[in-house]
Amino acid sequence: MATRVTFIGAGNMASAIIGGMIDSGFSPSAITATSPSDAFLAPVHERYGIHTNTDNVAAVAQADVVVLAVKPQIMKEVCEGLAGVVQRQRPLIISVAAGLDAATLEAWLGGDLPLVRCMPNTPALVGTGASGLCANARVSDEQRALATELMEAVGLVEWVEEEHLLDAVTAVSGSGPAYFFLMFEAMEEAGVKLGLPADTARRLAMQTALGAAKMAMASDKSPAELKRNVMSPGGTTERAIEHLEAAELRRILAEAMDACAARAREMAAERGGR
Ligand SMILES: NC(=O)C1=CN([C@@H]2O[C@H](COP(=O)(O)OP(=O)(O)OC[C@H]3O[C@@H](n4cnc5c(N)ncnc54)[C@H](O)[C@@H]3O)[C@@H](O)[C@H]2O)C=CC1
Ligand SMILES: O=C(O)[C@@H]1CCC=N1
Repeated sequence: MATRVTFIGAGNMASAIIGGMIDSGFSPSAITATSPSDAFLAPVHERYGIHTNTDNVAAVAQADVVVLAVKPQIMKEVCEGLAGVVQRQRPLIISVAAGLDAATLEAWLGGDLPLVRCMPNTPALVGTGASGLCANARVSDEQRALATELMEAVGLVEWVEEEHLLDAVTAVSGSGPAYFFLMFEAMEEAGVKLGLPADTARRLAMQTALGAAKMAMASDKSPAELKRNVMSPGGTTERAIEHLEAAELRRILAEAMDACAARAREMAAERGGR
């Protein structure tokens, strides 16, 4: 029988994963999503043909995998409401919530459960996400493979063996899309100062980022070597890169990512973990 997957929450992240799963061949009839209000459920039901339910407990009663996809602020209440049914059913739990550690979630759910923590990112919405995953000791190899399959439906999956490394994943890819969006804003503004129409500068900046990422992924050369290939000696790129290095872009990025990881640790502490 097909693996039955229940999503607690039917918002952005749940919809992205559900859409990816269906595109990669999962049967909609094996997927259920929940939300307290039918208004949230109607769009996912209509779009994907999955089951929906306003009752979390009923939706989990037959599940092999439960994906926790509600906001971190309401996770405690949601998990405590599910503790009875998950202790009976013992599904694999996958949490995509930021800043909530595995032990805290497991305790809210009554303890002793296989649990995978996942840090996704919003490009999952367009099937090009990047997720970091970490399993607790109770997750079997089969369950690991299942978690990989689900998250690969919306992009790249990287496992880390120590949970604190998910803070580093947050700093690289969880929050990372925002760094590139900032670059797009800045490149557009600078392009306009150089005389380009804003939408032209924006399109050129975005296509350049897409091209650079595709090229780097397809190449066996390092980013440093690819960068050197663009920099003709005495040319234009060399001048721009000299400016970025002199302004210590590398140090600025390292400090920003340190601050990001530190905030992830603080959030976990605020919410009852670590
Ligand atoms: N790394 C990242 O960039 C991202 C991480 N996340 C994580 O994913 C999780 C979900 O975020 P979004 O999808 O953006 O939120 P969202 O607000 O779009 O969706 C939350 C869903 O939960 C439902 N909900 C509310 N109370 C509920 C309850 N008691 N029982 C069941 N469902 C309930 C809402 O109706 C809604 O469908 C969060 O924990 C967030 O930390 C989400 C987006 C990006
Ligand atoms: O900014 C945040 O807290 C969440 C976690 C990673 C991306 N968004």
